[in-house]
Amino acid sequence: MESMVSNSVSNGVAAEIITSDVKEKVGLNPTNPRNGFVSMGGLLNNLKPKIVSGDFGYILEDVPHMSDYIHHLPTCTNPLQYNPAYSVVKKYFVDHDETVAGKVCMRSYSEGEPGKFSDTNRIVVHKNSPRGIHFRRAGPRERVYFKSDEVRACIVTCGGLCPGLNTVIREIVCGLHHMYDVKGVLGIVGGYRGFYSKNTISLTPKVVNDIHKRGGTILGTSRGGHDTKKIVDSIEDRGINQVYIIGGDGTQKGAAVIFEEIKRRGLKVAVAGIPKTIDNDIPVIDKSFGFDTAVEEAQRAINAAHVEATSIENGIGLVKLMGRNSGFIAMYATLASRDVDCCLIPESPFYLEGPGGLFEYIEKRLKENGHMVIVIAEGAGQELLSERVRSTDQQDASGNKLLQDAGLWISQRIKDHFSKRSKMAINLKYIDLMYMIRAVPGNASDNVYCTLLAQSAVHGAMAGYTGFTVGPVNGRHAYIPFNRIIEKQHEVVITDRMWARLLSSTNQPSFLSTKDVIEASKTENLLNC
Ligand SMILES: Nc1ncnc2c1ncn2[C@@H]1O[C@H](COP(=O)(O)OP(=O)(O)O)[C@@H](O)[C@H]1O
Ligand SMILES: O=P(O)(O)OC[C@H]1O[C@](O)(COP(=O)(O)O)[C@@H](O)[C@@H]1O
Ligand SMILES: [Mg+2]
Repeated sequence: MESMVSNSVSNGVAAEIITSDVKEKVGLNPTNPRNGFVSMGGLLNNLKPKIVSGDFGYILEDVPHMSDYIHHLPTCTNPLQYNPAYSVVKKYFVDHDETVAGKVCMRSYSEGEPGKFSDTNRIVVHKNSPRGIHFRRAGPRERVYFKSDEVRACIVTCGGLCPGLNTVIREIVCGLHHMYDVKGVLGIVGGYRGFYSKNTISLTPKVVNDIHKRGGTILGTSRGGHDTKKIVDSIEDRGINQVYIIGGDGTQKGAAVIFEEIKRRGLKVAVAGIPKTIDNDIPVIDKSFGFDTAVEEAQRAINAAHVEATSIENGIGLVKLMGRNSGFIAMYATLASRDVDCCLIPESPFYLEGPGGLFEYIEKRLKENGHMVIVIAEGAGQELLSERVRSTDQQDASGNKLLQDAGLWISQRIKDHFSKRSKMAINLKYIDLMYMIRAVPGNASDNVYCTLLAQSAVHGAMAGYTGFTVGPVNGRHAYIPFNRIIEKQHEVVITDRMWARLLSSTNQPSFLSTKDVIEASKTENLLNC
């Protein structure tokens, strides 16, 4: 590899000091005052998004770069240039000005009313729509900020299990090894607390060769135990300079504070987040890995519930699926199955008794069809449950609210209703699928997706980017600043077309009054961006 050349802004994004030279590199006209770099401090605690604005309402929400806080960092040619597999690819390296159009709302820095959300910059645009929010395109850069033998990387997995975790671990290790000739990769055991309380394991392509065929994570995981100071001390003590953090919304919040502390200490350490959530509750990205596998796995239980229900008079098959705050698994599993008569999710309030309620619908469906299948997400109906069962407000070690068992509760309520208040004898079979769908290995499409995520993370860290999460936005992989990922959860919008498709496929009542519909529409922009 050639000798390192000193280059403080060659990444094409800027340090805190932003020059017109840099503006040219991101494709902006520096003479136009509207193209100024806008400082947007204070959006999420002290995470300061790097915002670049351009013509026609173009906004780049950029990710930090190590050269933002360490000046005169040397760079060298990307070794992929000499890799026979990649060197034949036409235009393999990503240019400085390549960005990916987001599907997120513009906020206070929009040209419209300050502080207002606007949904004008989705991927489906009107003729005069502003160009809207963009993210830096993921992929290999011509110059890298680490020499191969200098890299000491670590990987950690945190939060709940998710199909594909082992694939991401495998592909980070193999990507570093095969694309960048990096040999030093450590696995941190047992989540965040593993940085300071457990041993590490050395990860080589041989060690990780078969792990994508197994469910879970070979590194183990945990909730709670995030101690920023201890974690960054451990990173410093072990001489780690690339940190790959795989986890959900909680984990990415933890990664954001680790990045802030690393930056405060002025360390040459890249922090890359890989979003993991079986619930698909992370915003901005198209979907999270493991979600497809979970939906596919849910089909087996829904089929079983359907067979049970159709084999007996007035049979009801009830399936509980994961989905703490977001009902995507339940919604997609229902849409895929076509055997489901009612899908209950946290985002769509429902009620049991009286006209338009669930009991009335069950009775009607059984009279029409002789059987029915109900899918319920674990977070559905929690407000109804807490009216009956005293809410304990208990939390898990990460601070997530512990939920009451909605599946057990609703099966009991249905049984009680039909035995006491209705003359109809029912046969209800309850299948709790919660943990079954997340302990499996990733399916084929998730495995390919995990590979792209891992490789994007590796390319980003090698190119000196830091404080970012990778993920597909409108089909193209991008580097997304942490603040965007952690500011809110992605939820099903019940006034969107997808939920309408579900309602029309199940024929279930919407359980919404006109007032509810108006309220839901009002919050649609906030939820869907
Ligand atoms: N606000 C936060 N700041 C720092 N660390 C956090 C924060 N929220 C969660 N974490 C840490 O992230 C890890 C995983 O979080 P958790 O919510 O359990 O799962 P997930 O990342 O899948 O959402 C835990 O170790 C937890 O301590
Ligand atoms: O019992 P555990 O391990 O805390 O996990 C239960 C939770 O994990 C999840 O599957 C995923 O949550 P996270 O993505 O936050 O880890 C939730 O749907 C569920 O409530
Ligand atoms: Mg979470």
